[in-house]
Amino acid sequence: MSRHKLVKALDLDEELDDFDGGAESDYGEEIGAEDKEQLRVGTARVRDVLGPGVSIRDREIEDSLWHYYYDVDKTVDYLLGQRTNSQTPKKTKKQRTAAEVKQPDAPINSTQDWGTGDHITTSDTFSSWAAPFSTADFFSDCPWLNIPGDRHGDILIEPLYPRGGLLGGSSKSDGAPKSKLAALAAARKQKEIQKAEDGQNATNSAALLDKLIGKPRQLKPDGAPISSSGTPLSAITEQTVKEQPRKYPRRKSKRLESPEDDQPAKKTSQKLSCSASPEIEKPPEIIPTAGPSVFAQIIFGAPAGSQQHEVYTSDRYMLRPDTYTEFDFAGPSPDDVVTKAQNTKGPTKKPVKQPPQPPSGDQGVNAVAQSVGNVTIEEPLVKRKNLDVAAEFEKSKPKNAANFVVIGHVDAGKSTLMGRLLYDLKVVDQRTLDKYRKEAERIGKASFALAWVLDQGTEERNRGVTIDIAMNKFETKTTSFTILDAPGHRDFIPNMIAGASQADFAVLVIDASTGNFESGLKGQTKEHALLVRSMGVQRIVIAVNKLDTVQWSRDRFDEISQQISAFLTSAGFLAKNLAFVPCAGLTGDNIVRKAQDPHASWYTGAPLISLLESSEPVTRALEKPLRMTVDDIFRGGVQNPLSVSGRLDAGNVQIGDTVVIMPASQTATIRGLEVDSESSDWAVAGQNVVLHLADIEAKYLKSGDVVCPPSAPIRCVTSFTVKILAFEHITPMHCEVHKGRLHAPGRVTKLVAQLDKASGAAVKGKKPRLIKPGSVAKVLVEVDDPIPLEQGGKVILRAGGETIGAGLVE
Ligand SMILES: Nc1nc2c(ncn2[C@@H]2O[C@H](COP(=O)(O)OP(=O)(O)OP(=O)(O)O)[C@@H](O)[C@H]2O)c(=O)[nH]1
Repeated sequence: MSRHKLVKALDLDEELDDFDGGAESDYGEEIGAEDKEQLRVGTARVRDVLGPGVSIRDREIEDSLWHYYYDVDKTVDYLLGQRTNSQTPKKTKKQRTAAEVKQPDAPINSTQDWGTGDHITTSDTFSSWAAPFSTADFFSDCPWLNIPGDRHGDILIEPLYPRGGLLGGSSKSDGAPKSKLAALAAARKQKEIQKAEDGQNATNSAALLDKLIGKPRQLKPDGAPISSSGTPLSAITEQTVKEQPRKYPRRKSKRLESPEDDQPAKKTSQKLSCSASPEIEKPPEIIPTAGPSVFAQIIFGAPAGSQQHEVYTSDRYMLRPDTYTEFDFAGPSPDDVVTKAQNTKGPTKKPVKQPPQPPSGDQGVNAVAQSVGNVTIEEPLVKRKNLDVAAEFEKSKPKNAANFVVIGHVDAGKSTLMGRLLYDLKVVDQRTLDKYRKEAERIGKASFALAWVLDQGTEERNRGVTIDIAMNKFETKTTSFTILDAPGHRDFIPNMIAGASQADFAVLVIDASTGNFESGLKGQTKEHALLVRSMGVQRIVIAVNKLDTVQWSRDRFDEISQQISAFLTSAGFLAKNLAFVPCAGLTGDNIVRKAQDPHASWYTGAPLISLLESSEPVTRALEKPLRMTVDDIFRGGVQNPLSVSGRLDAGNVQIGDTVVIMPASQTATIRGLEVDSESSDWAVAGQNVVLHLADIEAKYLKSGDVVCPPSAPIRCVTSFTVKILAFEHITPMHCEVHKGRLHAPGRVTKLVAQLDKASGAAVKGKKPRLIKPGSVAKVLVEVDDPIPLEQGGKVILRAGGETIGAGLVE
């Protein structure tokens, strides 16, 4: 059996396990003549002491002598102990007393387990070395080692799984025959466990400490003393370990100095971390089994003495010295070269200069800090052209422009109607509509394909419900229209209010199908109509929709028209401002073209588009100070990082203007401007614009803010009087104040007066304690935070998810 082994961290136990009986033969071969002689003499002396009555084989005596470095007394004591214990039943671990387990510093007594699994019985005869011994006594001059038992760390940690021997063999615990040495090793293992339990860590610490301070505790095989801590770790790792003849009798007759080392088990079972065993204390040498990896060679360089990259020539590696060139890290990376070339003006063939080497260390950090500090971000200068905007507007001969809000009960067909309008006007092409049809079919909502022209949100499409205002534009010969398609569902009334606040007139869509008209009337048909009226909308076009579902029944149309007309006039609309059209958005009848269904022949009036066009031109408040209610805020690109959109309610604006945002009172510069999605130098009241802002941070902007000129900013108030049309009973109560996109918590604090509907004069008598639905009243409202409001401003009051009233600020 070859005893040549690669050793990294020696564990004699494991190694011995591998012998499996081989020790007998090896023993004779490998011990020297001197050892043989000592064994022979020692055996004779042990036999003398034991006397003829004790039957022990020579080999057992020799083994013990070896372990005790030919110390006859200890050998005798050990052998006697073994014999005694072989005759008395062994104590199991469970039978051991707590005192035995918990007192690591207790003197070694007659029942101390010595790692062999046996108990040693001391006698006076052999008490010369086995006298009661205390580790505490031994380390009395090392007070720092007196660590309380409960604070001892686990230095010896049992491996999770049984480890194999040095040559891959595993410990034999299966009861297979073992050599004596293997059995001894197993016993030592057992003792090691026991030792850990007994809290012998203090002694291990002592051994470790000695190792650290370099106390010579063992001998080299040749007898020369070595320091346990003499070799630095780096040296250890760099050492090339030669294959050592792992001779069994490698220790000469020199004794270990520590009394604990007298115990056979301890000498061989200590682990590297706390071992006092000589073979472990010697820094292990490592034989490199393979050359460094390609990566390692690139990072650390080739090993000394080897030709650089030589190792790459192995077939195992992809890289070969003749297939690559060494990269110079001092120079620029390929990316740097390309970037530099791109940034360099002039012919691209110009050799690229090496960038200056960055300074190193603190110097480099300081230089970077300095250069960062020197960076200044310059806002591009915005030049104001000082245009006469009103004159420019006149010159442009603009088309009539109108915003209309599409209102009505949920599922009345508002989006479908507008989708059809845009499709028939060729604003939406066939391809897009086909795509919508396919996608809608795929999710089982084929009938909503036209609605998808306006309902662009994923949730809107999946649910088939409009959630927020959808804006779309189209033009006829005379007018430029903006559609504000409002959600019909009662949950989204605030969004509907936001749309209504920008509208010049409204299109009220009514579902004519049986039952739906009636339910719509009780639902949002009336609420929407009232809301737009209180927002100042005077004209309303009523599209009696889905007439295809009632075979274009004229009676149905007339019935609906009469009921709606009566309601709207009672709500304050003038009869002349009401226009009715029978239609079917789904089929396109009477939308842009006349109805093709023969059942609809009774209708000789104009289609919807004509009614829209006949709305009166919007009067623009051009001469008033600029007012634009912010509808949306968004971050654009590099050129226009911050923009707001909305409709100009009054005044005009041009590039280079300084404006003030209320209520934040922050100024900003208009660096760019878009009207109906096209760049422009100016904009006037009535136009839907996007203002690109400079010199302001996004945190000062929110929906509902008002853009004003610094010379005439809008007032921000916390209390105001409003002339209100009551939708529900109103008392002094908490409510939410809506103004376009803005909504703020507030409360009705006072019912000032009940007003006459026709004249608007206060009804004489007692102050009202309650405002009934349908009544008009003047109420005082307060809000927590200031909101931008001025006379004529339109506000809606809502409470508990219901609109309780709407009106104009006095
Ligand atoms: N038969 C028939 N169905 C229609 C007509 N117009 C719309 N619909 C259907 O009515 C359903 C609702 O249409 P939408 O356009 O989404 O209704 P809406 O009023 O926009 O709905 P919300 O915005 O969510 O309140 C869809 O299934 C449409 O196909 C029509 O003229 N005839």
